[in-house]
Amino acid sequence: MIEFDGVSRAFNGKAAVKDLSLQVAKGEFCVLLGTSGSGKSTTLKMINRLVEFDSGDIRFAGESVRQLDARTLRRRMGYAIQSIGLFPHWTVRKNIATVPVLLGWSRAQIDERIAALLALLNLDAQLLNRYPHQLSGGQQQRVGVARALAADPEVLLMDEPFGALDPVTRGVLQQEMLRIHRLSGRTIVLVTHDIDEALTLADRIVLMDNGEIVQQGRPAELLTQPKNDFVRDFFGRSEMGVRLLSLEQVGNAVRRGEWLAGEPIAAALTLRDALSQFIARRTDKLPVVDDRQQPLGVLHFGDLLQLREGLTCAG
Ligand SMILES: Nc1ncnc2c1ncn2[C@@H]1O[C@H](COP(=O)(O)OP(=O)(O)OP(=O)(O)O)[C@@H](O)[C@H]1O
Repeated sequence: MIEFDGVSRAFNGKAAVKDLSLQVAKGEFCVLLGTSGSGKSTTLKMINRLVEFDSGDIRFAGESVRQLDARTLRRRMGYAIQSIGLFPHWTVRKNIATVPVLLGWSRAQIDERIAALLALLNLDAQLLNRYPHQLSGGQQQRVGVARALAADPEVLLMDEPFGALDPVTRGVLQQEMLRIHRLSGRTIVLVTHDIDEALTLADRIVLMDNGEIVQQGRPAELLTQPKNDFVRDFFGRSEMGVRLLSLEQVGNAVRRGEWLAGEPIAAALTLRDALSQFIARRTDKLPVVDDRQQPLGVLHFGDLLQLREGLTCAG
């Protein structure tokens, strides 16, 4: 869907991105991860030509982005950023409708789309006539994502979209992005420097340093088969076990057919969340329910340890 072929970009003679080659498949959730200044944002912005590249080529659906009109290109790609970039003097409705209006959609089409986006992002219809400053940070970010998704773009580009949020809201929005990705199968490229966010969201992580890709692969691959010390250090040796747990859902480790009294946990939680529950409740067994709140089985603390070893070995 998106192909970088030996792409470089320098600012004032200093390379920001060096000879970068990368392929993002259709429907993939690709996360660009790296330290500050490693070139992630520049890489992202070159896709929709907010930043032009000096050499190499970037192809979108087989066509060089340089051959495409920049405005047309941007309308085909949703873009959401940390500072949200909502127009302050426009209502939420008008902000979300920006691209559909530019594309000449009818009022009825726009209203229908807005209703669908409100449902998708858990936003209250009462917010539509408010202005951005009358929303909480989390609501603003949701509106930012709704606006990026409004015209049903082929690709969604996101630059630290949840950066400014508290951990709880951030976690909720991450889960919503996963749901949107599952439902829509849309291609997403997201920039973050947050390792846990990358592990939670990515089909594939592209780890960057100093304008170059150091390693790319599935989250478990980077954790269990780090290519060099940089990758190992980046993911942090000491927290590796816990990070591995964050890749697996409770539902995959539950012993079905067993049941237990007590407050159940959801099968969709990660094993890392379950670990917190084991510790908080000082127990070694937790009842688990499915997404319809029906009993699914029991999660055993000991199974977590075995699974962790399994994941490490499998890598
Ligand atoms: N418009 C610009 N003018 C000059 N230098 C720039 C510009 N944009 C980026 N750079 C430089 O290019 C390098 C890569 O920046 P980039 O923003 O792509 O990194 P990043 O990995 O996204 O970092 P961060 O996580 O801090 O946003 C940095 O050294 C940065 O200072």
